[in-house]
Amino acid sequence: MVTNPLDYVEPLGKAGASGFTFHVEVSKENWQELVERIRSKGMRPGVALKPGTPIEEVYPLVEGENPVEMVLVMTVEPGFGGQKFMPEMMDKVRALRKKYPSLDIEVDGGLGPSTIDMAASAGANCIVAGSSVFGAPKPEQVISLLRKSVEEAQ
Ligand SMILES: O=C(CO)[C@H](O)[C@H](O)COP(=O)(O)O
Repeated sequence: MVTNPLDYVEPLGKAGASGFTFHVEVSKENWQELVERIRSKGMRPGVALKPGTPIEEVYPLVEGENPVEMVLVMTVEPGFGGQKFMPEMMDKVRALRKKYPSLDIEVDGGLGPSTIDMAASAGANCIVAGSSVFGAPKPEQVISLLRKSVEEAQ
């Protein structure tokens, strides 16, 4: 999470990023400008929200004239890997999936073989996984398992 996402649009675009996700908590005043700038650099805009932020705060960004294309529901407090998945965040995922059937919904934090089914069945279709993949003896097996769970839940 950064507090000044606008400053990173140009450098990330230049570096070849295909997507740019900013936090709603720091973008209440300028999200329209951010989304425009992100698109103008050829990137896909997304919005993230912290565990304590109500899901309703992202609705205007999904329903706006120039909307974000992905919502990232943080399932840990942003900051570092290896934290415990917060299952109560699945209410947010379910609410989003019900309201926006074709939206990309990402989850980040504590995702792995023991938590993926909760996230996938709630409606998440983009998964960020750190420790469970990089700490596995065979990372490719964990990736396949995560992918299978999401595909089967679609
Ligand atoms: O930066 C992060 C959170 O801010 C990590 O990307 C995230 O937590 C994924 O790591 P892990 O799968 O180990 O939870």
